[in-house]
Amino acid sequence: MLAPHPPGPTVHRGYSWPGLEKVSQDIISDGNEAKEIENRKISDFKESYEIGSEESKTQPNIWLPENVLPGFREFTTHFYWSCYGVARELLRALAIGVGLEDEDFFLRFHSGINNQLRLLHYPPVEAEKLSSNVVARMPAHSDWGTITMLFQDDCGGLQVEHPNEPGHFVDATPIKNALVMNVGDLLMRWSNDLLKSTLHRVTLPPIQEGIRSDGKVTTKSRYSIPYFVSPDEKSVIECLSVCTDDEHPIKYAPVVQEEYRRMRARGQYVEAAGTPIRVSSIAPEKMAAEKATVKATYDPSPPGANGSTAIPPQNNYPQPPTSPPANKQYYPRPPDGPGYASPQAQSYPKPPQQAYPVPVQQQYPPPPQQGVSPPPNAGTPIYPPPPPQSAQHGALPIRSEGALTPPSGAAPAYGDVVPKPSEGYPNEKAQSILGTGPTHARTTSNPTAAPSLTPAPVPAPAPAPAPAQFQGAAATLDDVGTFNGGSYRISHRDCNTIITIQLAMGCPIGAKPGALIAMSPTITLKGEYKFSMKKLMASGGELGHSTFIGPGELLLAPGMLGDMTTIRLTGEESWSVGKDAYVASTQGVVRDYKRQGLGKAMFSGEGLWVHKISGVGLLWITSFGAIIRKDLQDGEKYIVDNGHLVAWNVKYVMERVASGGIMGGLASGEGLVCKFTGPGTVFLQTRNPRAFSAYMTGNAAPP
Ligand SMILES: O=C(O)CCC(=O)C(=O)O
Ligand SMILES: [Fe+2]
Repeated sequence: MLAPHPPGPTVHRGYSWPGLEKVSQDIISDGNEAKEIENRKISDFKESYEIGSEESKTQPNIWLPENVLPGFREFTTHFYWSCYGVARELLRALAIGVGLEDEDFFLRFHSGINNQLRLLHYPPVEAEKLSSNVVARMPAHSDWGTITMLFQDDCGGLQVEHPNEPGHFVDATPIKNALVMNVGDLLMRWSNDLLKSTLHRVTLPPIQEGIRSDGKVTTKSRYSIPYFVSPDEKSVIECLSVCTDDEHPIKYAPVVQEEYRRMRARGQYVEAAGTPIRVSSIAPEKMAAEKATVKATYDPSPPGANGSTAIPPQNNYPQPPTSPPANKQYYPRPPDGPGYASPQAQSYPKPPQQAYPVPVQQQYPPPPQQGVSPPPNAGTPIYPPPPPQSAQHGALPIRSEGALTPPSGAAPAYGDVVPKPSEGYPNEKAQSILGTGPTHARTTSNPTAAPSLTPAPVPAPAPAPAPAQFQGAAATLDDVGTFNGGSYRISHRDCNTIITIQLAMGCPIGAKPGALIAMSPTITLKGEYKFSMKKLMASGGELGHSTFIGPGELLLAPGMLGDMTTIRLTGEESWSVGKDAYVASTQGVVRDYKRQGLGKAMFSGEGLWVHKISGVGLLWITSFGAIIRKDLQDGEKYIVDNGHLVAWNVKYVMERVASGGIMGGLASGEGLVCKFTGPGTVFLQTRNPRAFSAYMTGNAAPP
């Protein structure tokens, strides 16, 4: 009761006490009070706790206080994504099964964010009451998503309707270590009834145990855990072309997931095409919840709720908490690796706010290592696993767990460290999360780099910039971090930078084609080549995109001699990333290719091509030379030559500088500068590729 289900049908999260939900398959028309009262007499004798993804914006999770059930939140979140890993395999198999050539077809609609985990308990109940319908466990219904993966204990009682004999139910006898997969309504609609959504119910188990003292038979508790797999909210579900022909006309009009869900909740839906939805596919739990709200019949009152049944529970229970930040989720440990040269780091304070303790290594089996191990067993938690224990590129010293651990909810590379300016640069930010003084030489990318503990010098007019004026200028320490479904390490940051990524089963990484150095054989490579002739020509053929899908290890490197850094996107901001700077990104990061013009005077060949990057996740960018970061205060101005731009999230205008410089020529973007106005951040590179190219050309041996 510390995490109660909120009133109303819109949110399916938190704890529902016995009697809160009344599942019914009936559609009751307005005014048929008698039928409604009749239906309400049979209460569902079950309790449940519902969990969605931490990323769900529409349905925030409702958690118990951590100290009440320590580890529950972390475990269930992990379990949620483990289930998603299995769901992806099933969705792939289903795509092949229905005859789609594109086995990833369904995956594109299922980011996993819109799934739901339900922990169900049906308390012991008198067998007689169940068989005589005085109480029900769960009446017949179909599920409304794509598929449901159901884990059940050995109690029994789950039944499915015989596909060819309506009204005849057969036992879905529990099988140890097996899950039951239901087809939901949306897969039925996609497949045009090739796969039918199964009508199912929970009734009296075939075997009873326990005779009470009064001689009555009491059936034991049933525990089950359905994991409902649903398309993302905006997905349009329409009949697959492989599932319709002259003999199989399209049966269902296209429908948007979130609308379908709402219509199901109302339970009175008539499709646009004029076909009434079939009764058996009305989501009874949603419908019952809706009815309950409308009629204020959330009863009985929850146990322990001050005993007052007069006040509708809507007034009694707190609103759900607001959604926790999207990046607060399970984080596996980053890969071990070389580059931990700094012994001072041992004594460095642990990053603050470990709201999500990183799981200890022993809790989860390691993913495949160096391409020789097979993928994790089906029985192991697979999404996301921790990286391997051993160092990957040699037996260099490994630092303590604390030092390796990135701060919760933030990549070490960005957002967690604010540069401290030296004196004489008045507009820069003057804040440090560590409060260790104004000139600590931290890298942008490693929270464990050694700070200088020197006290603040007395400000003096126009002094020389301090060494730490730019973050990242000395970024030779590894950048390590985690994301949902994997972890990464950027190492060899001496211009030979590589990124090593450990991917969990089913977790995808998008990368620039050509960035691959090596990978485990368990990784699948999908070349997605979104073809657009116009964009392709204008961008010099730079639109290809590779997708690598775990499990396994992936080594990527930029094409140039330079460094790499990580940008963590929260969904709030949008970054511009120079044409050659994009290396890779996690799922959820959106990449678009745009030309930045010279004001309105944009003409062919002029301007600067950039990737517009938004969404949620990690983005890895590269530089030519070292990568340095400049943070701009509100209103602060800064001018950067286009050839040294890597990425920025700052307002800017582009201007031409007087021609005739040494770099005169026709290359795109040449002779342009960007005038930035803060607030925001600009990443710069210490070398200009065009200048380097000109230098190389000038020094090339004559043919
Ligand atoms: O308890 C069960 O096995 C059935 C659960 C179910 O069908 C549902 O929650 O939709
Ligand atoms: Fe169900």
